[in-house]
Amino acid sequence: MPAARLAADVRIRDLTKHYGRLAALRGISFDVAAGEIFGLLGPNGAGKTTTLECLLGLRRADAGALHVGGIDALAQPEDVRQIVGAQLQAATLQDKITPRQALQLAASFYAEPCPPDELLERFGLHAKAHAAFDTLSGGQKQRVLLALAFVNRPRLVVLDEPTAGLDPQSRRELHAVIRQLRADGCTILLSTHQLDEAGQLCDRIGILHEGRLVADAPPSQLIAGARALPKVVFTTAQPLTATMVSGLHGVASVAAHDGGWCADTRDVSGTITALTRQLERDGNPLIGLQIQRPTLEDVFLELTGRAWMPPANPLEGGVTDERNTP
Ligand SMILES: Nc1ncnc2c1ncn2[C@@H]1O[C@H](COP(=O)(O)OP(=O)(O)OP(=O)(O)O)[C@@H](O)[C@H]1O
Repeated sequence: MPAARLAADVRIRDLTKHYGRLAALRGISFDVAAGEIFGLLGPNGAGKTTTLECLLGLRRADAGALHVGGIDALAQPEDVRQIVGAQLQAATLQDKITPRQALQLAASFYAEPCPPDELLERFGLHAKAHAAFDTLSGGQKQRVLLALAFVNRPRLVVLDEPTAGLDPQSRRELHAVIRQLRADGCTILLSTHQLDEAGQLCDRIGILHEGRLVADAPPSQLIAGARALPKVVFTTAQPLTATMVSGLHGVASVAAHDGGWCADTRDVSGTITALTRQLERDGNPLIGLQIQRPTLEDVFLELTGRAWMPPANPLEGGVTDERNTP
């Protein structure tokens, strides 16, 4: 691979977008640092795809500012396209085209493309270089689409739900590829519905909710800021009463759980110490013990006040599709 171009940063300010009367983006602002994997997270209809498509110049924003590597993406979309690669939702290729043919075709559009052989190697597709697209597995198809996003040696890659529909093994493989791309000096901006994926893969997460950015921080910081308490989940040889469990040091609330108890606690080690002492005194052996820390799911529920929801009727308000031609 020739020397990578410098990773590009992204700066988004007060981005607003309506579809008719529907406000899809209500003034969102965030930065993606050069060389970072940034994940946009949110339920259906939150505005993830709209954000990415505005950035790529596929949709016209109503207001706001967008810069990629210092280039004004609203004023100079053509210049931004030169340094950005993208894999959009539900992208696909002709059934009979092979990975090599698809990469050669894409390369013909650029002055200094990445050679197809290098991309086949990098994305683990050499063995399938001459196979028809419709004979590839889901994970292999995703890798071809990802490879296509790298033909123009991008400084930023935009991926809309890159692992949607993949099995866990293919998802893990794709995560490894994306991490390698970051190591090679590329900025990655992706959207996902998967909380676990966002937590494992992303350096920073932005949570979108009804067109607003309600959080923007590294996953560990989001989790550390969760209001939800850690849980001590345990089972014992002889049953315990709710009153006894509630009385343990640090316990804020209890619930029956799988033949045992789940205790929300303000002091995990204090609760466990008190529990084990009590059980020793009673001659009641502990059978199972688990500590559950707050998760991104807790954070999401706290920030949005609701669980993942399907999108509201997108056509409410007589909206129209005004997508620009790419
Ligand atoms: N072309 C369009 N015409 C009208 N409304 C649209 C159009 N595209 C998106 N919307 C609406 O704008 C809102 C934001 O949609 P968007 O696709 O950006 O959300 P998303 O977070 O990517 O959702 P998903 O996770 O389901 O892909 C939704 O209410 C959606 O129904």
